[in-house]
This record gives sequence, structure tokens and C-alpha cells, in this order.
Amino acid sequence: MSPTVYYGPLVNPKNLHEYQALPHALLGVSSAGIIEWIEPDVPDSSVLQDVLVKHGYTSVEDVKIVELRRGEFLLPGFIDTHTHAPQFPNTGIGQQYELLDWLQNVTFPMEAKFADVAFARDAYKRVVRRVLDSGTTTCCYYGSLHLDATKELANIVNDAGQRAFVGKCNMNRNSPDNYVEASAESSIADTKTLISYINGLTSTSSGPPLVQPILTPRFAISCTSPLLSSLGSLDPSLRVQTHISENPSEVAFTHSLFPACASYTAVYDTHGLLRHNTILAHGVHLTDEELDLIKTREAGISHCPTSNFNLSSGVAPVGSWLDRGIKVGLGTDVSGGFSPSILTAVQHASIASKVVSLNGGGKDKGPFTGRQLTIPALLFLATLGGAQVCDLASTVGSFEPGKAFDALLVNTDESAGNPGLWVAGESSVETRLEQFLFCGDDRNVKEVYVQGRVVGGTAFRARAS
Ligand SMILES: Nc1nc2[nH]cnc2c(=O)[nH]1
Ligand SMILES: [Zn+2]
Repeated sequence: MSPTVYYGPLVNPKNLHEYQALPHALLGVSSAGIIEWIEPDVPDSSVLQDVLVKHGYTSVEDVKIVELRRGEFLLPGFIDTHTHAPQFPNTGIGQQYELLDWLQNVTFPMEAKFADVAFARDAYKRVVRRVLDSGTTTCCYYGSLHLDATKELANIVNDAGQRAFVGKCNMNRNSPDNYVEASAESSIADTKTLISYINGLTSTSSGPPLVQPILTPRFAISCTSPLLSSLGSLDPSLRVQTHISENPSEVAFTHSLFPACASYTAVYDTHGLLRHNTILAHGVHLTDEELDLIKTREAGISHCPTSNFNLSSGVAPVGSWLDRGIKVGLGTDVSGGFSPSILTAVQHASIASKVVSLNGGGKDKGPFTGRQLTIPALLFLATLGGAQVCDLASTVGSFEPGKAFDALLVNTDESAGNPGLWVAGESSVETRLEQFLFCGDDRNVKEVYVQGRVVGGTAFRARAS
């Protein structure tokens, strides 16, 4: 890969309150896919040569220059902090159920099919392509409980060049006979094998491995206490992903299984699984005491609003989490959620926050509690917030020198094939961003870059076909 300089509009999340919208930015990316420098305002392309010389290039010939066209802008890639690869074939079905019945009737039967590695390979190829083309550059994948199928998932993600965490489910109880692990010991043995396997994969990109293992106790209900303890005593640098407090019946069942634990959150905490690199999906019904514990342990929450609406789980009080300083990102939670796109999660996160706001209360507790999420906050959750939740904020989530160039080239021009939605004429970068977040889809994702390498998007697919 040659060093590349991108020239044009750029959107860069800063924090929950603000983002930069730069109409004429120059951004230099090394041949290893690392952002080297950003010039925020170069309105006149005639000075391009001078700027390049300033950054150590002797001439424009030394670099590849990508000049953005009308209606295009650069955005950091989306981060999906929670999804289930073996549930994609179920997308869009099962919304008549709440969580526990949905698992029994819809989800476990589908996941059981991933015992067949050929079936898994075929499904996972399509899953990873779809997720990348939706603009997700980093994804936290749950696999099924099967070791071999989850190895295939890791291979496919690695070959596709996506940044990802891949885990196989640990589940040794309260599951169907044809979809349960035989013992805590065999579950741990398979988990260790998968970790070694993923750590041994050769990344297709330079730099640190894009694909990393993650511990994946499905949720407390499906794991015995010895299984949770064994997972909690593995290498503490391993990230953990699990579900928490999604649905009232699930919470009640969990309390009945772990009567000695003060709360659902305490179950994970007492087993060594609540830590700075833990990703907790949902959290809709967490109590104040549990939120305090999550904050103390520096764990993060994956907000999955599409799924929370679709499975009638509830409306998460995200604003109060943000005011407490808890790390929050977005998750699609396919197929509890019916869309693989973080754009849909952004839209539903906005609506969920408006429902919380309409129900009133708590507005005196901070800038976010009880209020609708703003565009800067929504953008943050989809990018930098997700990076924090994944313990990756020093590598991705925004455009900063030293971070990897994980990015989207967004095309909001009529020609993108999602026409009629965009304000005619010369809209500001801010307007284009807002319209993309609420009306955009994968037709508007022209190029997807992970560590500088193009790995998806409409133009990528057109070139490949
Ligand atoms: N949404 C969701 N919640 C869960 N809790 C345990 N397993 C699952 C799952 O597959 N999806
Ligand atoms: Zn889930």
C-alpha cells in the first residue's frame, strides 16, 4: 500500500458534546494504514504541494491522493459492540416473542445448525460481507457454542480484513439437549483452543492483529457457577462479552439461580468477569447500585435499542449511564435486532432517548439524563464510545495521528442510489452527516477502510464484480 492523502470534507467525533466538521481537510495515512497527520483547513488545492512538502513528501508523486467528490465525506468507521453471527439467517423473524421464549423457539434452533461447518462457512461469509458493507469496521461477534464453526468465523473475518473480536458461546445449562455444552471443563477446553487458534492467525494487514479472541459466557442463566469462575480466572487481559439485565423474566430467573449474589451485576463481579474490558449488552433494567458497581469496575455497556424495542425488552435509560460516566457504545444485536447496520441503531437510540424524555424525570441529574440524545452524542456512541467499550480507544474511533485509518467514505450525492432524501445544492457537512445518520443506508457507504485497506462499500463491490 502506498502512503495516501485524503482531501475533502471530514467529520471527526471529539466527545459526547461535540464533533469537528471540516469541509476542506487533508489527512495523511502511512503505507501501514496509520493516520500520520491532519491539516484541518486547506481550502485551496493550489497549496497542496506545499502542504505535502511540509509533511516530508518531496512531491505529489510520492503519494496517492484521493480527492473526495461532491456530497462525499470521511467518517470514522462504525463500531458494533454486540452482534450474533449465527443469528443472521433469522433476521426479521420472531418479534412476537420476549427474550426467553425467543431463545427457545427461534434462536437456539438456528444456532444449533452451526454444528455443520459447511453450513457455518457459507452463512458467515455472507454475514461478514454484509456487516462490513454496512460500514462496521470493528465488530464484536458472538459465535455459536461450536468450536469449529467459530474458527471458521474467525478465518472469514480475518480474510475479509475486518477488525473484530470473536468468541464462542459458553453455555452448559438451561439450554436444549442438542444445543448445550457437556460440562464446564469441555467448555473451557474449547475456549482455550479457540483463543490459541485466533491468536495464531496471521493478519492480512500490518500492525497488531485485527482479529482477537473474546470470552463469551452467553449470560448467567446458561452458565454454571464453576464455568463462570473458570472463565473469570483465565488471562485477565482477555475481553469479555455477555448479556445483562435485558428482560424482567431473565432478571428474575438469574436471581433464582444465584441467590447468594446481591444482584445480576454481582453475579459477574463475584466470578471475576466484571472488569475494564467487559462489554455488557443491554442493561435495560439495571439498578442504581448495579450501575455504581459497573462504573467502579470500568466495564462498558452495549446499548442495543433496535433489539430492546423488537423483543419488547424495555427502553434503556442511556442518558443516566452517560451522566454517571459509564462507557457506552451501540450494538445491533442481530437477530434480537433486525438490522445489521449501526445506522439503524443510531436511529433507534435517538427514538429510545425521546421515549425516556417524554416519560419525564431526572433532567436535573445531568446533561443527558431524561433528555434526547443529540447528534454529537449519537455520533460518539457509534464511533468513539464503541471504541472505549471495546478498550480500543487509543487505536480507533476517531481520526487522530497514531490511530489506525478505520474509516468510511460516505457518499450523500443523488448518484449513490438512495436519492431524493438529500437537501439539494451545497449542503453543509453537518447537514449531510445528520441526513446520513437518519436516512442513509449501505448504498451511501462507498468505501470502507480498515487500517488503510479498502475492505467494503459500494465502489469496492463494483470493482470486485
Ligand atoms: N438479545 C439476546 N439476548 C440474549 N441473552 C442470552 N442470549 C441472548 C441472545 O442471543 N440475544
Ligand atoms: Zn445479544
